[in-house]
Amino acid sequence: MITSSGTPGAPVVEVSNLRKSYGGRTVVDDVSFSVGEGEIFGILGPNGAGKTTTVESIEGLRVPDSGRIRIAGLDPVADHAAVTQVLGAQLQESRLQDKLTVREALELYSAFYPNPADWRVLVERLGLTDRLDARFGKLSGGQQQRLFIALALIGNPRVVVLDELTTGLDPRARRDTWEVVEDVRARGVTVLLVTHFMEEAQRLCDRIALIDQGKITALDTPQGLISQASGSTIISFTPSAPLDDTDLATLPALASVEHKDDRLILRGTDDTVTAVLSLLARHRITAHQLRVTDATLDDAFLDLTGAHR
Ligand SMILES: Nc1ncnc2c1ncn2[C@@H]1O[C@H](COP(=O)(O)OP(=O)(O)OP(=O)(O)O)[C@@H](O)[C@H]1O
Repeated sequence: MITSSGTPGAPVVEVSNLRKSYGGRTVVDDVSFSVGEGEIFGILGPNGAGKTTTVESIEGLRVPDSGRIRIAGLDPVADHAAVTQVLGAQLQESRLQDKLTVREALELYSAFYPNPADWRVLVERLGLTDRLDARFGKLSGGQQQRLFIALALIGNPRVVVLDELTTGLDPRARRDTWEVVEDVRARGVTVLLVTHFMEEAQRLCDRIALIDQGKITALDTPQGLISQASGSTIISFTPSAPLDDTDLATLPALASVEHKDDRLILRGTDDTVTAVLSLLARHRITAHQLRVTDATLDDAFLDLTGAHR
């Protein structure tokens, strides 16, 4: 959780100078970050950026070439058994057997932990109570994801890793799942969230690390990332008379100019907005349907990673 001073709580996940190569190709290159207790920390990046390699190293499923990882002070490789008691991971592609019922899966996973959570409470919160006797193979994609979240939480972990949490879910199931994640955090659990969905990251994450080609290219709050991107304010309008591009080029902090039919779309900052208004007044041009909006995390993602190249 971010405190009022903007700094996260005491670190519960610490990653320093993590490196991993496959066949001589470096896919995680000097990655460092720490995640505070109760924080929702997002890891975002284009396909192949190294996100899963990073979180699977945190889970102790991959052995880094170098670097240091600590989960609540434990080494995920050397102290693997202890780490599985504090860290819950969402099953990804390793599906459960189709014939297993929801109840059987919950009972099976409860047996892995000395002090498991009451799975009845978990399924109630996750809206799965009426599916307890359903076989895994008969659940909808959303219900399967909810079950995976329940299984990740069953050991009462301090940290939970959710990788591609809502991939394949319909918008309704996605929103329901976001509420579950917020509920998990409200109970003080630290969440590491790997996602491709900007809306999800913007809504849920306290801070986000953007990873591109194995390196962290930016690490900030969602709003901080948006402000870091060039053109964090978007100004669009239809001018009553054409505006000269050379006049536009004099605008302060202008990141880009786009003409879309008779509309002008400018990206800049608050300073650009003020300057556009005085430029229009000087030329006695009216701005029809003037809109000033903040850039989204999507815009920031494209600007701050190589995804647009
Ligand atoms: N076991 C492996 N052997 C060889 N190469 C691998 C292995 N695992 C991952 N890679 C490569 O490492 C790079 C990073 O993969 P990783 O799965 O960490 O990326 P990602 O950011 O999670 O991608 P995506 O968003 O597509 O899931 C990719 O180029 C991938 O092909």
